[in-house]
Amino acid sequence: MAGTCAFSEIIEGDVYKYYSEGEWKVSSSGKTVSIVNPTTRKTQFKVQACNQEEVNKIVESAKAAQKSWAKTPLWKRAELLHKAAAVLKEHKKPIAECLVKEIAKPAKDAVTEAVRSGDLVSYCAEEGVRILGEGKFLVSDSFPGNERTKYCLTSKIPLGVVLAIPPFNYPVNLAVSKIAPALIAGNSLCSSPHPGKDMTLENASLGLPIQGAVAALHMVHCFHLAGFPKGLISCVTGKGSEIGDFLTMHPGVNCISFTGGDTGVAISKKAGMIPLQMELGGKDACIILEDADLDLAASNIVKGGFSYSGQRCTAVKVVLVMESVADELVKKVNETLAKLTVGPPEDDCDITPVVTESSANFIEGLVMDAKQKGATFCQEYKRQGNLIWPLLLDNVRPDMRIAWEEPFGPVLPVIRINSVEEGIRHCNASNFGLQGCVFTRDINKAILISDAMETGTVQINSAPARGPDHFPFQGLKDSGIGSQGVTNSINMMTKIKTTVINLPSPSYTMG
Ligand SMILES: NC(=O)c1ccc[n+]([C@@H]2O[C@H](COP(=O)([O-])OP(=O)(O)OC[C@H]3O[C@@H](n4cnc5c(N)ncnc54)[C@H](O)[C@@H]3O)[C@@H](O)[C@H]2O)c1
Repeated sequence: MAGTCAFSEIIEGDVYKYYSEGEWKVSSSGKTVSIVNPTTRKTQFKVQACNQEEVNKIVESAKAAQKSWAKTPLWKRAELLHKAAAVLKEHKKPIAECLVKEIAKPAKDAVTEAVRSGDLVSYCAEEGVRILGEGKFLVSDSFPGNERTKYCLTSKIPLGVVLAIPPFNYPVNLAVSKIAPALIAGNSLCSSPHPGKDMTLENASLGLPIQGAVAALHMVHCFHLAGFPKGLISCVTGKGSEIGDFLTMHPGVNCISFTGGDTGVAISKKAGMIPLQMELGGKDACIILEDADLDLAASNIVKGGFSYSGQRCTAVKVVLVMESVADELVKKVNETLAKLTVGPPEDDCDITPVVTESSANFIEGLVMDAKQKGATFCQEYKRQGNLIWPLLLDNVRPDMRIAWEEPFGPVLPVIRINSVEEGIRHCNASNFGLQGCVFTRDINKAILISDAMETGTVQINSAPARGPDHFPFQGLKDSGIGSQGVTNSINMMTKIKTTVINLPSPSYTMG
């Protein structure tokens, strides 16, 4: 159970502690932040409301710990990460239980997130050993006017303290996708979830959303149990108004890796001259051509649009279907939608309550706007508390908000198009550019469409997806800065250092 056995030291009374200098602590603020269960809409957990002094302490200790961590042999860093991965997988149940209670993730998916996170940490350790163990050797005579008098050696060095801020929807997986690359590359980590509103924070490269923070605290404890040095990883929780900007603008932070919504745009504007990795929102389009396998398209639209109740950055968020096949596609999607189960996450239902009441209200606003402007409701709109029944909206037009905005809920608009160009125009007019997908049996057309879509990734004949976690993952426009995926994240969390050996006279091999 959450907070018991191996995790008993992370809680005092009914309040979870924060993690600093290798210890679980109670904040001197004497204040707490409540986490509301999306299903019951009652307080489920409480976490510490840390203050700025505690953030300073964490950054200070992260700085000190990083210095010796950077001198720890790469194989030893990898060994510790493998250990953390094993502990994480061993404790998948209590972590999953938090995900069910905090973010209403269906029980089976919650376990999958914990296991996938362990796998990601191990993969990262292996990839780090491969790519950080190599550098480059350059010679000067390849550049005009130079003799072979200079040998240049390059290697990758850590950045320092990485601040990691994951979103609520994958608070464990999207935290370790920042923590593990940072650690293997020799950085320390600060993590902070939800500092704009309420937040939890981890040090040495991690930040936690308040919703999902307790799952993340459990995950951090797995790193503690694995035996990482004191101060290298920390995790603070608190109110955004108190420590949000303070943390993201902290002079001791050398890199920010953030996943979330528009908050990321604001953070980017305020952050100093440090590397940023931003994985932000999306409005992933699914373009369906006349020759598409409509059964395949329909099942992917339902899986892509409604898994975890549509609360995924890479969810299908708008369907752009050729008019000639639209009726048939809509019928097939509706048939599949009718099979989804709706209810509590504990029962492993497909559709579970969305994360907060304000999120449910926002989704409802988009639905009502579409209704007022004449969209066709394929199902009756139904809501109980935070639980919204799956809804397909047909005949959506560009003047409706839902054609452009990200509902982050189980509501999907269908726009009928008369040409592929019209679909691409709609897709490219979005301020987002995360992923997109196209369904066709003609690979030549698929490639042309993929090239034309202004998104970080295009999936051919499958719904958008972030994984497998070693694939590059990036957004264009307001969807992000930089690229994730294990290899890209490790590289992003390092910089290049060169040493040049200057010879008194040119030296040519075998010369
Ligand atoms: N592109 C991706 O990889 C990806 C993945 C998952 C989710 N998302 C996006 O995330 C959004 C949903 O997640 P969310 O509601 O948690 O997003 P959010 O932007 O509200 O919050 C993200 C994180 O930022 C923190 N935060 C909020 N204000 C902050 C501030 N002032 N300073 C520092 N941190 C602050 C939050 O605590 C949370 O940990 C959606 O837009 C979704 O598309 C993107």
